[in-house]
Formats: sequence, structure tokens, C-alpha cells
Amino acid sequence: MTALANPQILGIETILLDLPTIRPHVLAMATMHAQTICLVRLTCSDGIVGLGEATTIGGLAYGPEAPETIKTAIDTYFAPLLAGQDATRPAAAMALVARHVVGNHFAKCAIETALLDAQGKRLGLPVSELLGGRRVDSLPVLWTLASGDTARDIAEAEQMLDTRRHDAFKLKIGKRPIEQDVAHVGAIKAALGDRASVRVDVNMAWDEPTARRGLAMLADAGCDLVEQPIIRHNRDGMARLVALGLVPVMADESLTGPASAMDFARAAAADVFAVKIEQSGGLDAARAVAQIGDAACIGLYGGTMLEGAIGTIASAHAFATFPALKWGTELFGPLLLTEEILERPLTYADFSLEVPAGPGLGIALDEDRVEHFRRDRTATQFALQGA
Ligand SMILES: O=C(O)C[C@H]1C=CC(=O)O1
Ligand SMILES: [Mn+2]
Repeated sequence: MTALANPQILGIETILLDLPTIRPHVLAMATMHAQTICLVRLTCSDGIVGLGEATTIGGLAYGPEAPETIKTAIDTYFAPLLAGQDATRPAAAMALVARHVVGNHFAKCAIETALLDAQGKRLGLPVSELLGGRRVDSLPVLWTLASGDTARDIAEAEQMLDTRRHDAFKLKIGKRPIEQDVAHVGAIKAALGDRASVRVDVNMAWDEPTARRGLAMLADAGCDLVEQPIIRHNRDGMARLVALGLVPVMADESLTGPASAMDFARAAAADVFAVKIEQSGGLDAARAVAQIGDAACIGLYGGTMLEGAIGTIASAHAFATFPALKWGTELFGPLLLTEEILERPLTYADFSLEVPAGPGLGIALDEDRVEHFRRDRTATQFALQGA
């Protein structure tokens, strides 16, 4: 078959979905009450439709893209560029995108996901097999305790342990004075004891002297891992914190793709990499981040941007191919939402998430639910009600 006869990309549709969270999710930079998903549908000339998703946290509070900017970028620049391109060559399509689009990692990730989903459906292979082959069929999943209230967090953790849903917990700190934050961590660790791993994410809220103090106090409180204690670009500061050897330090916001991974690996500026498909610029780039980390003997952890089901499963396919995953994953995004948008919900059991075995991402949307939660429909409804 010649390249010309291959199926082509016909069009790309983007839809914003607003989905409420089960409770407020309190982070240093924002408190979430809902999650907005930019859903991508990529239609090919052979009738195959690939799904992708971009999501972020708190609008523009977390990273350089928001669901609305991602939608605009895809509608205005990505879609015209990709129309008519060979749909069977996701890597070639993404190379074309890379030549014409600077940055926009989250949008690129959503498009790559849709291309891989379509190609997997076409070939009858799961995305993980297209990416070199999965090593595992399920992934350990942690839960973030971030209600803002210690007693409520302990009750939530106990319930997660009882139902065997999660036995590792990440606490969001950095918003309150350090003494209060560490007391909160200590109380939760004391309540859970050896039954659970307790870790923290500071989301860059500390300066380096505060982080030095914080790491010592957190080590005493029984904390297993400290994520991104200081600002993303202070690589040398991260290296100094790692060198203290008090508690493992994980890089998250600092990792924006393979070049940053190389930089942090060379500087020994992390004990662990939180690898995220969106922040890395896509699934392929996330795999490169993981491989660089692994080659530098840095532990790997599968991170989330609190994606919904599509982004979560795209992440799961990528993470399932990682050479190792010492620190597990945090792919719990869909569990933080009140609404299901899949025909069949994802399977969480025995502290893990199952990686689907069907073609492509291996999931299907419940189209009625998607229609119900799309922002343009809700906006129209409100406009009609207001009229
Ligand atoms: O890691 C982050 O910074 C973002 C995200 C991941 C889990 C969670 O609760 O928030
Ligand atoms: Mn983080």
C-alpha cells in the first residue's frame, strides 16, 4: 500500500466538559471544585475515531495551558495543520506538529493520544503495545488526601484502606505555616502507621531554607517522599535538598519533557521523577523522561494532572511500558469526579488500576453523558433559561 492510499485525518473536534469533584481538592495554588476536560475527537477517512484529552488544575494556576487555551490552540492551529495527513503515522504527524507549534505540551499530548487511540483501533492493538509493549497489566494507585481537614483526611484514608482501594497517600501541603502542615502530616501518619505509605506534595510553595527545615521535620514525622518542595527552575536547590539525604525528593513541575529530565538527571536534582504525559508533551516524550530517569538510577512514579478517564488511561498505557515503577502511580483522577463519562467504568481493585486490553485506549465514551456535560450545551441552556 502506498502512503497516499493510507487513511487520512479528516477532522479534529474539541469539546469542553465540566465535571464536579466529590469534595473540594485543596492544593497550594488552587482549590478545585470541578475539573474541566478538553475532549478531543480525531476522525479519520476510514471511519475510525481516536479520543484524546487535555486537562489541567485550577485554570492557569498550575501550568502554562488551560482547557480553554488548549481548545483554541487545537481548533486554530493543530486541526488545519493535521487535516489530510496520514492517520496511520502518529509519530510523523507529531513531528509535523513539533515543527509548527512551540510549547503547548498539554494540547500536543491530547492530539498524540487521539492519534494512538485511532491507530490502535485500526490495528487491533492496545496503545501500550504500540508504545513498545506493556510490562504489566495493572498499576498501583495512590490517593491524595486534600480535603483541607485532618480528621476528614484520616477518615477518608481509613475508608480507602478498608475497601482495598489505596494504601499509599499523598498529602497536599505548603499553603499553611510549616509547623501546622507537619503536624497535619504527623497526625495522619500516626493514625495509619505501617498500614500505609504517607507522602507530601508541596507544589513549589517553599523557599530553600524552609524546605531544608521542612524535610528534616517531615522525615521525623514518618513521611516517605517529598514532591517538588521548591520552585520548578531551582535545579541546584533541588540537588542540594537531595544531597541532605533526609527523605527522598521527587521532581514534578520541574519536568517538562526529556531535556529537563536530562538536566535534572545530570545535576542529581531528584531521587524520583514524577512522570506526567501532559507535562512531558505526550506519551512518547513521557517514555523518554522515564528512560532518562531510569538510566540515571532515579526512581519512577506515574503522575497525574488529575485527568479524567481518557487522559488517565492514556497515562496508564504509557506507564505500563516503563522499565520500572518503584513508587507506583497516582492515576486516581476519575475517582475524584462525581460523574462517569465512560460506557464501562475503569476497574480499580486491590490498590490498583487495570490497564485495558482492548484496541487503542480500550475505553468507550457514554455519548449521552458527554452531551450532558459539555460546556457549550450548558451555556446554551443557561442563555435560554435567562432569555
Ligand atoms: O501532582 C500534582 O501536583 C497534581 C495532582 C496530582 C495529584 C493531585 O492530587 O494533584
Ligand atoms: Mn505534584
